[in-house]
Amino acid sequence: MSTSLTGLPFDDFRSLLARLPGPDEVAVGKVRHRDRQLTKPAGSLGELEGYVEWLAAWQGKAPPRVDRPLVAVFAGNHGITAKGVSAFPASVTQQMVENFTAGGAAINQICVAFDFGLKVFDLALHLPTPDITEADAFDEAGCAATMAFGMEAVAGGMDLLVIGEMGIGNTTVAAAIYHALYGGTAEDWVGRGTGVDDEGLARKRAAVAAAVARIGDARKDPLEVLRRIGGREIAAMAGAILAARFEQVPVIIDGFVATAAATILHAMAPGALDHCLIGHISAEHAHREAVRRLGKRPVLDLGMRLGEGSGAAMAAAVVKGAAAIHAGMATFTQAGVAEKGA
Ligand SMILES: O=C(O)c1ccc[n+]([C@@H]2O[C@H](COP(=O)([O-])O)[C@@H](O)[C@H]2O)c1
Ligand SMILES: Cc1cc2nc[nH]c2cc1C
Repeated sequence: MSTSLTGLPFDDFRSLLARLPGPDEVAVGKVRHRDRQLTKPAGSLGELEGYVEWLAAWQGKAPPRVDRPLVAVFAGNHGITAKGVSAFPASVTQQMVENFTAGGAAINQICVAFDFGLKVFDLALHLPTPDITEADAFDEAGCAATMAFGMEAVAGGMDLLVIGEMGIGNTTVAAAIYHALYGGTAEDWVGRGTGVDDEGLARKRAAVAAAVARIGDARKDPLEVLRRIGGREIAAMAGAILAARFEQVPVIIDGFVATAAATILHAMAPGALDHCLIGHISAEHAHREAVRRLGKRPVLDLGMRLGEGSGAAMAAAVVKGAAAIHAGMATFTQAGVAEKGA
């Protein structure tokens, strides 16, 4: 967004959600028109055709382009790690950020393979959010500032945004968000994350149940759920997804944790994720149910559960391919190919 958002009051996010721009139906019509002329049987590119329409709708452009895709990885630390909820120590968040910078992580290789930009945003890693079983993650100003930071990350003219994260302990935070918003039991939403053993899983379930019980009726207000049991990278991802809508940048969301950030927006306004695809179904078991509740059909289902935007970036390669096919193919007339029934 062009203006500085720092200092945006917490409640202003509610009004932003109430005035979301809609799709560009003219651009969608142009894509459909061109698609009918391309040298292929109608419908033969299956869901790829839908991805091109989706890109056009939210870029406001036909043909849509995927020339400058960006993977944004938001990193945060979580006080809940003190409860023994992860298979890895909290220090791994910072170490993995260094690995991203050095080019050694999975996401680096995906970005090199497909020529995607990569930006890593580390959010006060030295300052974990409080243990959410005991205290709120943020005060209102802190939550708003972190969402605004995420919004400001959507600058620089990307034409597709891939949202990913890194944060030891954050599958516990994500599970608490789903449990708060969607009910059920803690068991329904908790999985093994980076690979906790059975004792770790039991600690995780207890932590999620305690965090959600602590906030009581506040669970009915999605923005309060984010403030009270969220985390820095999750608030920043919610801000980035929201800003992308206003900046005409379609978004591809990664797995279990990135989807939890998106879910906050969806719970505030059901159309808030219309400019988003869910890149893949994570192997974290509750992700499938979370995605079902968003009414989304994920691009890929590869059994991945890494995070760092990796599944969504693989999906972005599919979407980039779809855009290239649509923009580059010859028409029947151009290629001198006979049309159906001619
Ligand atoms: O995105 C997913 O579906 C996903 C599933 C399991 C683990 N992760 C990643 O693993 C980290 C959190 O796992 P944990 O066990 O520490 O809560 C964090 O860095 C996530 O990116 C991510
Ligand atoms: C090594 C490692 C890499 C990761 N990338 C995203 N989350 C991660 C968690 C761990 C533990």
